[in-house]
Amino acid sequence: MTFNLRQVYAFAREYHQRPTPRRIQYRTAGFRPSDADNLDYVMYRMGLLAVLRSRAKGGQVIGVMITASHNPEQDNGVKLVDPMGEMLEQSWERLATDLVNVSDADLEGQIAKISTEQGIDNNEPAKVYVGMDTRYHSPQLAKAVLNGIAALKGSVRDFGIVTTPMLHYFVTCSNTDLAYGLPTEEGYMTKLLTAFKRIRGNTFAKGNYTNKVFYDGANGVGSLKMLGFVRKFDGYLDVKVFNSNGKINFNCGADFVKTNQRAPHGIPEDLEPNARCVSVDGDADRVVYYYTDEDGVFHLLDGDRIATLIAGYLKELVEKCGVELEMGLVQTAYANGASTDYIVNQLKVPVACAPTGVKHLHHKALDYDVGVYFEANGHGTVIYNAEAKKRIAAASKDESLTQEQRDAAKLLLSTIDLTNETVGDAISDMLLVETVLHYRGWSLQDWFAAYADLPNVLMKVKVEDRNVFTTTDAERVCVKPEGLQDAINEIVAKYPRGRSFVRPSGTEDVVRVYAESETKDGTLQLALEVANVVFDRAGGVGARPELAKI
Ligand SMILES: CC(=O)N[C@H]1[C@@H](OP(=O)(O)O)O[C@H](CO)[C@@H](O)[C@@H]1O
Ligand SMILES: [Mg+2]
Repeated sequence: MTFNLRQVYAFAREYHQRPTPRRIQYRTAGFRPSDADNLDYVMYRMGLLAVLRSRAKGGQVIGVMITASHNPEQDNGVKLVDPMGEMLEQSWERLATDLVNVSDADLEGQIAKISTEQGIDNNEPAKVYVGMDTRYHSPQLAKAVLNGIAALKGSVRDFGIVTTPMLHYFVTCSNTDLAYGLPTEEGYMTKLLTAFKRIRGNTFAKGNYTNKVFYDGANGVGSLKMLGFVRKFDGYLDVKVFNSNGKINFNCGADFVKTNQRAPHGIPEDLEPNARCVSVDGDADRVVYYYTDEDGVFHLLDGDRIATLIAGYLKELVEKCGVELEMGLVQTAYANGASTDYIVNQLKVPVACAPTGVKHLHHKALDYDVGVYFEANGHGTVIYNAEAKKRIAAASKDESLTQEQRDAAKLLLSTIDLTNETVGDAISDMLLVETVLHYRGWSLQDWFAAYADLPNVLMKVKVEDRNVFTTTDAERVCVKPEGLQDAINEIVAKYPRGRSFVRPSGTEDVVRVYAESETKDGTLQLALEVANVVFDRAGGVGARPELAKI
């Protein structure tokens, strides 16, 4: 019997019409056009695609997350989550793009085509989990996703408002026979809180570490969920949540703090100098730390710092428990050069560089038994392979080892439990950072003293067509437009410890220019020179890049 696809077009025509044709593309962050208007048909079609994907994966659960992450309030977007909590497989990104760009009348044909090509039987069961962030248009868009799922007769579980990493976690739990935890909000919180409290024991403060944290929730789902955690911390952690009910990401959140290298608006008035502050982004998959010292100087501890902190801790525990494991740290080209030097020379952990976008980092991190990966903007996590987990678990019970070795193995096991391995998770990462700081008895100042960042600048240049840019070597070398890299090299050579690269953004219609060097002024100058060379040679649009605009 052939599945009847008529419902697909009927719903599309009736409720989810594609308005004026415009081509949009599924990229690193899924579909994220510049605003939420006219996204309805995209959502409907992603509901359809999620069902097809679930069937292609033998009926495993697929996730659909409605969010525009750190972008402004008027934006929205959608991305699919694969069975093990990974981002949608690359070859399906193209299928997503094709499906969203056909006319309403061609929709059924396209579904039939994908089904045939992928060997999908549309009579088979399919399961989709749906989540959304707190944007005011998300509920409406979620309805369109649900209709898409219904049109292809998939079953659905709607989680309502959740963080992106929570949805990844739910999907993974369901597809691993609950071995990873329970796919409920309660299950998620219990898993993290139990591990966190177990590790911390009875000492809330230790050395220079105090348990007070100021938490900027970016006026998004991250604040909502943290308020839930706050009620269950039982004094282990004293978290003061701010930016919990204003405009999402507006003058606050991890992206604002990282990009502007300054504290967010909305900081509570009773904030003391040097107090430990943390910001997450609009869907709570990124986190950065910072403090302002007694001279009013702002200090940022970003994803590079978090990676070094966690990697140093894990390396110590792995050595202590005596299990031989290969550990590695994955960064992108945006990682500060000083952090890379520190990891290689001080921590003595191997470093790999991957292209921007967590899926690339995640993939690279799979090469190690214990792979730590973070983007400089604060998006990352740690993954452990099955063999590593087995051996650590065995060590924790091995009577032939010393008590100290067994204890280190136990601590490592709890640390694994505290980690959301499926994807970068601001809340889990924050609890990990708190754990390591507590373990070391460190204040943020102690952590900050580990190494000194090189001054760095990130600029955007608008060009006629960013697709003319191609890069290689994990985006560190620009291949096209031809000759551009040579020009960049010449500029960089003039600046001590200089480094700069350019690449087309995957989420915005711009080319990004990164620069770092020994001095702040030099770095500004370097960034400006490179931005201008991009502007001149690659069809810059609008005003020329200027120092005042950096
Ligand atoms: C320099 C930078 O921060 N780039 C971000 C940004 O990608 P672009 O491709 O640079 O636009 O958004 C991605 C998705 O959130 C994130 O993974 C990445 O780190
Ligand atoms: Mg995000």
